[in-house]
Amino acid sequence: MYKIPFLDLPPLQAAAGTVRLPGSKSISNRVLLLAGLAEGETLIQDLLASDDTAVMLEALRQLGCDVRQDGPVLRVRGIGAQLNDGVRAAGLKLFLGNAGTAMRPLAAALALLAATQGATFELSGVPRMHERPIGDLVDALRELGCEITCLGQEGFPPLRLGGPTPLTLNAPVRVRGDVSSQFLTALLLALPLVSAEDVVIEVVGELISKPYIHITLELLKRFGIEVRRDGWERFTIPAGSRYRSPGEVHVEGDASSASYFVALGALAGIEAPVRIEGVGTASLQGDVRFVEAAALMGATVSQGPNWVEVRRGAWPLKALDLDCNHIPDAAMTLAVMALYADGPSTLRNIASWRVKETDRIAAMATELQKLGATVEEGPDWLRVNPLHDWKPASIHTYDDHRVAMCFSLAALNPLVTDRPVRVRIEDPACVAKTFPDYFETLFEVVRARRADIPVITIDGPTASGKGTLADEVAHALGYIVLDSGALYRTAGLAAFHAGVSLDDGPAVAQIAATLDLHFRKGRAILQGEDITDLLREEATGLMASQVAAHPEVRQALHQLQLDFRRLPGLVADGRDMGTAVFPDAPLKVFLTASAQTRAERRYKQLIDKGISANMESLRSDLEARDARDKGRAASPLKPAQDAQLLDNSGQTIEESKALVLEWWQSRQPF
Ligand SMILES: Nc1ncnc2c1ncn2[C@@H]1O[C@H](COP(=O)(O)OP(=O)(O)O)[C@@H](O)[C@H]1O
Ligand SMILES: Nc1ccn([C@H]2C[C@H](O)[C@@H](COP(=O)(O)OP(=O)(O)O)O2)c(=O)n1
Repeated sequence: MYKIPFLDLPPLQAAAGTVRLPGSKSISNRVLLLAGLAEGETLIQDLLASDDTAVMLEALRQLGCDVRQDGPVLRVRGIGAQLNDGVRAAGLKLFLGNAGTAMRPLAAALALLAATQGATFELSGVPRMHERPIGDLVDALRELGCEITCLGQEGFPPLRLGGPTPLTLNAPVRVRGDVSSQFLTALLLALPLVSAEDVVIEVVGELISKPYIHITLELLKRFGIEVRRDGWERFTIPAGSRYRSPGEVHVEGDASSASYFVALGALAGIEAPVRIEGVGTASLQGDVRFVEAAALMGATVSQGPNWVEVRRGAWPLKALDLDCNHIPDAAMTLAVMALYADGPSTLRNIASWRVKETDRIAAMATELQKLGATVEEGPDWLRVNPLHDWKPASIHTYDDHRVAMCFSLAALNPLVTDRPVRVRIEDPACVAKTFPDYFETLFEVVRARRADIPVITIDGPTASGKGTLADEVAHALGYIVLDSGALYRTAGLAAFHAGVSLDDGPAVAQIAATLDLHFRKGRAILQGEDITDLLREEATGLMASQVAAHPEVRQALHQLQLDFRRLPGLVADGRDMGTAVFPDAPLKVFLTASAQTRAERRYKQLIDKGISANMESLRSDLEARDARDKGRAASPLKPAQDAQLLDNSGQTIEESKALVLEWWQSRQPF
């Protein structure tokens, strides 16, 4: 996740590849509970990993379910609706954090199990959970005969569920549906436990969030329970219903999150489609119907049960006039797609946008206008005109994940303009609400022209602080880091280990060209061996300086370094980043500090790492290395003509970082 104040997106040219969506939370916890109550083993694919699902899993384990992670699959062997002797005798205390999707259905299921099989359960959560009402569900369960005590305030968790106690199942169970649909979901999921006769649920008040009840009913069906539904007021669980594991269940991806990648395919899936795994024709979520809207705009869509492939069809996109009431969340994506259409597009019946994370109609209108678009808005509609004359814009995201995600599509502007612009997304970490790795996922499937991917180079002599500064600046901007010295160090080390003379340029170059080097979690792995610490030794630095003098070695490492220029940008440190490897970098820094300062820094660095060091020899080694790096014929150490010189002898790391970021910002159009 990019936990930074802003993320700059370079102009993007195309998209292709496969995206796996994070799983839907509500489906994940429903499936877990059903698998936990069912007979037999359920293999669950693509379960969402989140706090709420962890809580449910722990509860199932305590209930006696056998839960095992088997590679990407979670195996749950359910209790077959039977409490084991241990649980019946000792009862259970379950802590459910702040997971409403665990508290409500577990309260219902365990209340019924306690009543029929005799056990005591206590369900509690974090303080906030104890402020979230559950009274409507408790009332419905008490009406049935369940013994429930609210241990704190009446109508709120923590709850004690007791039994055995007789249940009255021949009269309809009445539950309110106008506050939360979760109470109805809880009863629907739990009542098959006691359905010796038909069990009827009647909803009091107008049921809200019907699509969520649809999800519940569909999942029940997959577990063998066919609920009869009369409108949205009356539900009957047929006599003899039993949870039966369907064997394998795929948890769908989040359908609203899919919309950004559907749009990406429609806009930029030019040579190959964008494939989205995790949603498809078998999806339960209402927002999957976004693909129909994308198709109306011209997208070419093909689908399977849990995948969608989208590529560009009509181009420009076809303007759209659509009632979006059925896809309120995903429809925000259409507002940005409309910039690429052949006429004005109107999104109607979107009044609910005004009361979401932010007033989304106002937010979309304001931010689209920043890009130069002409936009009109009404109380429940938005009209967006296509855009040809794009302006670079810094998009405010209003702590709204969807604003952040849909405006990333504005970076595809080179598809419709000869004068592409960059787009800045403010507070990109707001995507954590539903899709923490959204931007990382996006960068895997989009392409930019290499020249459009920004590079900041930081060159300078040893121990001037290049590596430190490069890491800091890259971290602030969300960019990738290239420590080019590490490549020369590795080449020197590999040659040394192979017994090759470091003076033999062609022989070292051959080794450099075929380095089996990987960087994993901040560690450098050469031929399977972790060489991270070895790389930083002064002796290795001297070897690097020696092999770096050979033009053949430099040539051998050239392409490897260019390959680090990836989205969203690069900070490269070394000796010739600005002069030879990335001569087109928009910002080049030449970092120096006095020899004495540098020797002192290196000394401290080594001592801190527990490596013994001698100031005098450090300083003379450092001067020798400077002389060789400056004096060699091939890419000698020198500032690029257009480099910003920075002597940081008297500066803190923070000060140098702030200055470089200021130089960078002064080159931005925002
Ligand atoms: N103003 C400064 N800028 C960068 N590094 C500094 C500064 N002051 C002290 N240092 C320290 O200098 C040491 C050498 O920095 P390093 O980044 O390894 O240098 P280089 O990559 O140029 O060899 C590090 O321990 C770093 O914390
Ligand atoms: N782009 C580069 C990077 C490093 N080198 C050579 C010259 C340096 O003395 C060695 C080691 O570089 P490195 O940046 O790791 O060394 P310091 O951390 O500055 O001591 O590699 C180079 O020639 N060109």
